[in-house]
Amino acid sequence: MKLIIPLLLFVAYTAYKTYLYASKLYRNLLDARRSGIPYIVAPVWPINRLWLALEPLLMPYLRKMPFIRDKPWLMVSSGDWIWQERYGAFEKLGDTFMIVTPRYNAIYTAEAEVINQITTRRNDFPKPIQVYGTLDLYGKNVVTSEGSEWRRHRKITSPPFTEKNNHLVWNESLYQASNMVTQWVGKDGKAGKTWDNISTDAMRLSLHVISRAGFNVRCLWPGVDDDDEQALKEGAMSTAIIPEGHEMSYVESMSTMLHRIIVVLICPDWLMKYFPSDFLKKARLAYFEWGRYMKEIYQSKFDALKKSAGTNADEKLDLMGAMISSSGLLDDDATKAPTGSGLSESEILGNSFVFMLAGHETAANTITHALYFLAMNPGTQQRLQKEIDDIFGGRPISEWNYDRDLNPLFGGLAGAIMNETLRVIPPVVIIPKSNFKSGDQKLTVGGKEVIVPDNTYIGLCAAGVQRNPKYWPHGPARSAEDGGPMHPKSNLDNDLEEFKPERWLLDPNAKPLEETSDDEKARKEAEAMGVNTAPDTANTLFRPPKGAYVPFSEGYRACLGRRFAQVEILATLAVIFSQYSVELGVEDWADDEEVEKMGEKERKDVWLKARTEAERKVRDCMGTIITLQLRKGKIPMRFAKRGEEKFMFA
Ligand code: HEM
Repeated sequence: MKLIIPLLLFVAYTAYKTYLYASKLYRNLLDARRSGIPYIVAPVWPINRLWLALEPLLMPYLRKMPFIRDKPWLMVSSGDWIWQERYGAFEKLGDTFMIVTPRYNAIYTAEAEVINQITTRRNDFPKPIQVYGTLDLYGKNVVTSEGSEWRRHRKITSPPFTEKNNHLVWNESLYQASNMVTQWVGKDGKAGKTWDNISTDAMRLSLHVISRAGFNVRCLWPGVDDDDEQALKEGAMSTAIIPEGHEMSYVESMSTMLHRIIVVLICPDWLMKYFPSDFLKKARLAYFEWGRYMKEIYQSKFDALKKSAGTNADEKLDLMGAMISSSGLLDDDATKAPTGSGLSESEILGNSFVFMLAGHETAANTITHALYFLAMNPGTQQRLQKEIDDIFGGRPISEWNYDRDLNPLFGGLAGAIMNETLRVIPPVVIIPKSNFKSGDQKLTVGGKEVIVPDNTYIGLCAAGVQRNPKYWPHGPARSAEDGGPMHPKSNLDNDLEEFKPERWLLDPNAKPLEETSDDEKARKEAEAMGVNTAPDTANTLFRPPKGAYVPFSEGYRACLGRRFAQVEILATLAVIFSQYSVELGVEDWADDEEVEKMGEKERKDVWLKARTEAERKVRDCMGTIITLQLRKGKIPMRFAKRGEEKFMFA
């Protein structure tokens, strides 16, 4: 008898939940039917937190179960489906399709024309900012806002990304990349050691660059220049030094906080404070410490600018200084609250934080991925080195010059390598949009007018559209003798899964493309809102149709740091390849002594084994936690002085 009441309550609750589930699914199904967009039905919302947690455990079993394993919904229900399936999912379900679920309906698209419409209709297709809510850690910012609030942030956060700031990015990237190379090859430059953590070093480089260009704080490289007394006197930060009033060094607080960011975002403060875990405690300390450093930097910039009545040009060169100077806070009657069009102190700190977050992993991963690809493609690497020799003519790095040297890099093979790396592995594989709160929207899909029903989530699939053969020059897939297709299901009849920077190179005799603008009024309106409307790629390279190449997104909410990142990536590649080559580590198959004794054929065989393994890892072991990168295993790499390579096959 005692059990009957709880049992009845349980049954009633389950029945109620089942009713909610079924009725929502049914309503969403009706919406999908009237939309005119091809759809499939899925029993779960793929971004549901519980599902995301359980999916890695359940998926291997579901994929073996008869009646389930072949269902299309299963293919698109894993957290990383777009990366696992690539363009294969769209070949099966269409370039634009909808998933009907018991929570939202979701449209996924790999169709350039659709992406272009959505990114240019900001009010109709806003960013679902609830996805980013937790990024307000240090203050409201441009990433987590929408509507008029976003416009206010964008107007102040966009102007700091000036050409002057890009000069700073260039110079700091050259400096930091030289230190990174010294760490790899030793101070004597002999090289020869194999590294399996180059991504950690690229992250450090990227953090150091953003620290300098963002806040004018130079960071020193452990074991390379962190004993440079002059730099330390001038205020540079070293991991070894913890300034008075702090419990952690500046660099360590920045990198620990960013690398444990998921924990910091998800865990409530009390849990991090009291749970007996050093990992959580350190994450919490890093979070507070970085906040303290940022406040100190803010205050010193603010005081310097106030003293000079905003005229101190040096203080305005970095991103934070430029934001302070146009925030309105320097006005005599300003308070700490945002005035009409300005930003408050906490908003400046919030934006400084998202610059770091948005800019460090994305750029670092692109550098790492480019190095993987170049190690797998020694012929392309040799052509890049030749191009670098032509551009810099043997000048020492201290004489490299942004105004003279960047454009030839951007418009040549180096630019093509960067673009192709971002085409094959876009750090942000799905760019989220929605029509939450903006009502039903008309859209042209596949040349036909359809309706996007109110409250639909939309995923712009960079990793899909950037492999869609409709938009990209392509050739046949790699032959079986050379290793066969890169992916078992996607683009089996062409080479779009392969890294081929040459697809970007136009006939050298062709006239450069004209800079075009579809709609002058729309361009002006966008620019007034701080949107960089310049194309993503140089006019000497292939120009994909609008919406087909979106590693930095497009339209109103496109990446603010695009040029920043491009400058950093190109400068870093130029430094590395001006003197060194990068090769795959082959230690799993042969040690140095054995390789030394090998003839050409044997070396090629061992290298091919390393290449197959590296390709497998890029294909199967990458995953997204904020951005896409290698999550399982390592790709060992070694650096060799140019001319002393072991595996430099054409
Ligand atoms: C290769 C490097 C980079 C890639 C691939 C990249 C990609 C992107 C993408 C796809 C978006 C749109 C995200 C969305 O709508 O959900 C975005 C936005 C943004 N990015 Fe980047 N990014 C890179 C580097 C940087 C850097 C270096 C910075 C700053 C220093 C930066 C700052 C931002 C900001 C502030 C936004 C938000 C813009 C807005 O919402 O108005 N990014 N980025």
